[in-house]
Amino acid sequence: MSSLNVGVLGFGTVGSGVVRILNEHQDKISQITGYDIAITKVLVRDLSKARRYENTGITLTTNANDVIGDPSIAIIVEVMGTIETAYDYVVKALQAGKHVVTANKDLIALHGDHLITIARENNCDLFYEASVAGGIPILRTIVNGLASDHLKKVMGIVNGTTNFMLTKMTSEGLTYNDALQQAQALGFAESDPTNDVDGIDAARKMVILTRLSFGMNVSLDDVSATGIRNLTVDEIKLADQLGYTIKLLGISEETNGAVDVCVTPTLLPKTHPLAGVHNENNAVFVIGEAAGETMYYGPGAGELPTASSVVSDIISIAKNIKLGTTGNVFNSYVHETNKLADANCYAKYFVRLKMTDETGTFLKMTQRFTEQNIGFSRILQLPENDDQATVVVITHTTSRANLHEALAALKNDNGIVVHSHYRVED
Ligand SMILES: NC(=O)C1=CN([C@@H]2O[C@H](COP(=O)(O)OP(=O)(O)OC[C@H]3O[C@@H](n4cnc5c(N)ncnc54)[C@H](OP(=O)(O)O)[C@@H]3O)[C@@H](O)[C@H]2O)C=CC1
Ligand SMILES: N[C@@H](CC=O)C(=O)O
Ligand code: NA
Repeated sequence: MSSLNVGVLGFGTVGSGVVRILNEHQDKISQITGYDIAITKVLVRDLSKARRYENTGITLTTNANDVIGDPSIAIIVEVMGTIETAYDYVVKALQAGKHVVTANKDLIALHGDHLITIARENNCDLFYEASVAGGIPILRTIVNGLASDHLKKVMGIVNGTTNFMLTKMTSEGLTYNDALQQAQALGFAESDPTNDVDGIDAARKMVILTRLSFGMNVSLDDVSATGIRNLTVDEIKLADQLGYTIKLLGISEETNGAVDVCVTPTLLPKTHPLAGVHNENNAVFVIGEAAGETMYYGPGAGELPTASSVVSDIISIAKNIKLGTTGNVFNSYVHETNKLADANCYAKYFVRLKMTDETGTFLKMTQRFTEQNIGFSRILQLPENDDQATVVVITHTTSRANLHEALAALKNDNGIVVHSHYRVED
């Protein structure tokens, strides 16, 4: 059997998993691809670090050219992270005619469009299944399994750190800070967890999901992202009283040929399939005109789950090499990119207000919503002390523009403070 050499950039969590899976599942992978696939070189930063899988005939190097410039290597796997350095290496690899697999959502969300062009120009494959929801084969499901459908909406729990934190805050009443510390100790959070808690990691994954689901080339600036930094255990309890669970969702929705993408804490009925996704798990809920509702659930990170997606990408490339059909990327469906205006973006909302407990304040609040044609489906008033009350409203469906108008007016009203507002899904 002929061999196919792979060079890997990075030997951390994911890189180690790739080495392990290729070794342990070698027989099956050879049967499927017709190649003996071997990792020959791995790029690291520090040669003196102890590595877990050392006796595998791999040469370690700190010089990227040793890997990218090696003519015997056909496939480069980028699992080192970073944006600019990874971009530089991936461009060089594609220009050298090497196929590329990456797990780097930051790279693909920010530079995917350009990398795809370079891949096509060089007749190279470029795959990145692990970049969204690590171990869940969601990208191939969308581009292959659901290829015949007209997708309408994609909602995902695509950040394990924040889902873990919300689970702990909900089920154990842990504070935000304690929950974050636990997520960091368990290794789910990025080294700087800002991108996790502020919804930026999820926004990057939603950019990738949106491009593949709707063929629209949205960028990070097109995603309105609110994370969980200001979410309190009080709000989780208020939502619970109303029959909802709060999850950080990425929501991408197509309406009349235009798309809206957001990341926001979202109230879900406790019976919703996404409400049952706990701890660091991820899930993506897809609504298509033909297939209806489908959901894909599993680990969003971790050595072996993430590496299994990377190795599946390697297998796809090996099959394409065998068939002489390389030059493939996930993004074969392209539609004109249109962004839905806030006036046409409809949803229900949870609004939490603090108000002076005085005759007339409640009336003023209801007037502000009425002026924007917003109706209420639920209202909860809880006295805080003699003069202050917390009021929670669940609105009927309204446009984002009308909601923002109502909230802006309420902010200017004496005796009313808008504490927070989150989306509500049925
Ligand atoms: N961990 C996970 O569960 C998931 C990770 N990903 C993505 O996979 C990628 C890798 O993540 P992960 O394995 O966790 O990262 P790690 O930090 O565990 O590993 C990174 C590896 O890359 C090497 N490296 C980093 N920068 C450089 C550089 N400039 N030059 C040479 N080598 C470098 C490091 O070398 P050294 O060992 O010498 O320090 C290390 O081996 C990231 O893009 C991440 O977002 C995606 C989904 C899930
Ligand atoms: N920090 C990320 C890791 C995977 O992408 C997360 O928490 O989901
Ligand atoms: Na995936």
